[in-house]
Amino acid sequence: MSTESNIELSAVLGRLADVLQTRLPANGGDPATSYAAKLFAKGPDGFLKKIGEEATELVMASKDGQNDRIIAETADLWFHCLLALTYYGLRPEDVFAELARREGLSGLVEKANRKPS
Ligand SMILES: N=c1c2ncn([C@@H]3O[C@H](COP(=O)(O)OP(=O)(O)OP(=O)(O)O)[C@@H](O)[C@H]3O)c2ncn1[C@@H]1O[C@H](COP(=O)(O)O)[C@@H](O)[C@H]1O
Repeated sequence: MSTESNIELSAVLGRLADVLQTRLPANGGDPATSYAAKLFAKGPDGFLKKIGEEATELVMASKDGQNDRIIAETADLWFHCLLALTYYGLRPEDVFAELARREGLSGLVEKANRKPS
């Protein structure tokens, strides 16, 4: 992916996170006019249930091999994950930082280095 696409990706997610911040109950989010505020008003169970549903819908779309649905369901899943981040006081930048930390580290190597719990 080009640097320009990376910048646009983080800008879109950052703008969306800013909007979702305004939908929190503590910031006056109105469930009557906002889908995000409506979910936040239900507490974590509202958006956590949606994350499970959207993940399942993405699996089904992928199994069907329909790219337009895979894109739409991934967007729904990312959106609901952003609701969770926002609710817990986190930002997409926190996730970018974690992915950056993992850059170049094979998942196989990382798993082999894990301490037994
Ligand atoms: N990106 C999104 C976005 N993606 C998905 N959705 C909503 O997420 C829901 C997805 O649920 P489903 O597909 O299961 O549809 P549904 O069956 O109608 O949903 P449920 O009634 O079962 O919850 C739909 O209501 C979508 O409209 C989104 N709603 C809002 N946004 C962004 O969030 C911003 C704030 O939205 P509001 O809080 O509604 O103002 C908007 O300006 C957009 O930028």
